[in-house]
Amino acid sequence: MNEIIGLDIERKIYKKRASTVTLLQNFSLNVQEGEKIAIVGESGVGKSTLLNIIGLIDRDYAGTYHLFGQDVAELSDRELAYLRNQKIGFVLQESALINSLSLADNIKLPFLYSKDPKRHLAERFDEVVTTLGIEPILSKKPLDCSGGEKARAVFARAIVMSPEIVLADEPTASLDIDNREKILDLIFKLNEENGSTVLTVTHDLYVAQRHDRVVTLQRKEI
Ligand SMILES: Nc1ncnc2c1ncn2[C@@H]1O[C@H](COP(=O)(O)OP(=O)(O)OP(=O)(O)O)[C@@H](O)[C@H]1O
Repeated sequence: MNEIIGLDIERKIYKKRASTVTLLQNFSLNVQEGEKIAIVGESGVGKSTLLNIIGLIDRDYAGTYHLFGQDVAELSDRELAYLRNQKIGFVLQESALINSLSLADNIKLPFLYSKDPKRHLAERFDEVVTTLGIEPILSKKPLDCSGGEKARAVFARAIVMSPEIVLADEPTASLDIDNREKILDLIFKLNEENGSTVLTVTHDLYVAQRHDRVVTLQRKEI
């Protein structure tokens, strides 16, 4: 198996007016292709921050990061955008859906950057919406949807490109048991069939236990 993520963070600092928050001190994470990893730890310890760093959203930290064998610090903005759009599926707690677009058009947004044949994209779209059972709500706009409906659309958009890495931040938090199972099944199906690497931030022990490895973030004294 290949190493897909090689991360060595010395520290991540947030400065806010007079206060400073230091997170992820001397934190290392190495992930092999196809691994399923749950990230747990108390609230505020830096789990979402870690996911943002892995997902190339946050690049303001001290340390080194190799993704797909490439040193992230050496990648151009264009290369970073390509990786974010085509290789990484991000399921964020508050991923913004565009309110003026239907759920269907929101889910199809990643297609704008894709060179894959249209027929292939249409098949992926059908498969994802069928598995999630969201065909009946595809024409709705986000403002007319419940939290659970929006969560499923956000999830569908994140995985519609069959990303090589799925980064999920509390993907099941706002869902009932039935929908939680649907989302977990889809994540793990991507892992099995596509070999996608999965990193899931969760407070849910049941969800964490369904991964290969659980990484616990701990606060370090400064
Ligand atoms: N943009 C920011 N500016 C300043 N401080 C921030 C910012 N983002 C996060 N923080 C702070 O960094 C700390 C870690 O936040 P983070 O969201 O990564 O934690 P978490 O472990 O995911 O928490 P939770 O489990 O509650 O979601 C918190 O104290 C938070 O207030």
